[in-house]
Amino acid sequence: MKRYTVALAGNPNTGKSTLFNTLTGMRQHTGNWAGKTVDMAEGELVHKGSIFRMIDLPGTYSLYSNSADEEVARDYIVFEQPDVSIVVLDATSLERNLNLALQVLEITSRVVVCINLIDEANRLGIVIDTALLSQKLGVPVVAISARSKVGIDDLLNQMEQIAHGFTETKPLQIAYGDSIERKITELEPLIREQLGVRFPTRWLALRLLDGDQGLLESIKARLNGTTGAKPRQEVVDYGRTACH
Ligand SMILES: Nc1nc2c(ncn2[C@@H]2O[C@H](COP(=O)(O)OP(=O)(O)OP(=O)(O)O)[C@@H](O)[C@H]2O)c(=O)[nH]1
Ligand SMILES: [Mg+2]
Repeated sequence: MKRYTVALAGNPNTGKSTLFNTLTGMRQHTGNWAGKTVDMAEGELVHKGSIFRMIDLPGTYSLYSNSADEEVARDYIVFEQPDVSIVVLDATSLERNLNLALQVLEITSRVVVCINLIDEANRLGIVIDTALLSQKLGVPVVAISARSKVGIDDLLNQMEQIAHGFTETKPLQIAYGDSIERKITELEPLIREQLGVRFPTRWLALRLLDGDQGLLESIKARLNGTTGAKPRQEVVDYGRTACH
C-alpha cells in the first residue's frame, strides 16, 4: 500500500479537529476554547488502497513566527513537506480565512482548499462558487461540513488525486510590486546556494525580507539536526477509518 502524509492547516476554530476525527474515527478533542489544538495530533485512514497519515495542526492566522502554534504549523508544512496540505476554511468568514490559504499556496502546490461549515453558510444564505474559487486559486476547492459529514468523499478523492500527483495545480502567486520582486530575484540564487532547492525559495526570500528571525532559527536548528517537534502519536485504528 502507498503511504502519504496529509497536514490539516487553518485558522483556529475552523473545524480541523472535527474533520480529523471524521476522517480517522479518532477522538481528538474539539470545541471552542477548551478544545483548542495546542500540539499536533496524528492518525491514519485508508482510502482507495492507500494509507493517509493525517496531521491535525494547531489553528493559526498566519505562518509567520508570531507564536509557538504558528511555528509548529509552519515548520511542519515547510520542513516535513507533507504530500498534501488541506487548508480548512470557515465558509462564514472566507475573506479572513483565505489569507492563510494564500500563505500555504506560497509554500506548496500540493494543496486542497477545504471550505468547512458549509451547513452554517447555507443557513446564513451565503453562496460559495467553489468552481470559480478553484479557478482563481489554482488548486481544488471542496465544500464540506465536517460535523454533518457532508462532502467528505469529494474531499478524500481530491486529496488522493493530489497525493498521487494526478491533479495539476497552479497555485495563485501574489505579486508584491517591482521593488520587492527585484529583491526576491536577488535573494533567490543566494538562498539556493545555501540551502539547495529543498525549501520553497520564493517564500523563504519573502520571509527574509520581512525579517523573520524565528524562521532563521528554525532553519539553523533543522540544519544542525537539533529540532524535533513531532506529532503526538495517537492509537491507530484501522477498523474505524473511512474506507472507500
Ligand atoms: N456547524 C458546524 N460546526 C462545525 C463544523 N465542523 C466543526 N464545527 C464546530 O466548530 C467548533 C470548532 O471545531 P474544532 O474541530 O475544534 O476546530 P479546530 O479548527 O480544530 O480548532 P483549533 O484546534 O482551535 O484550531 C466546534 O464547536 C465544532 O463542533 C461543521 O461542519 N458545521
Ligand atoms: Mg483543533
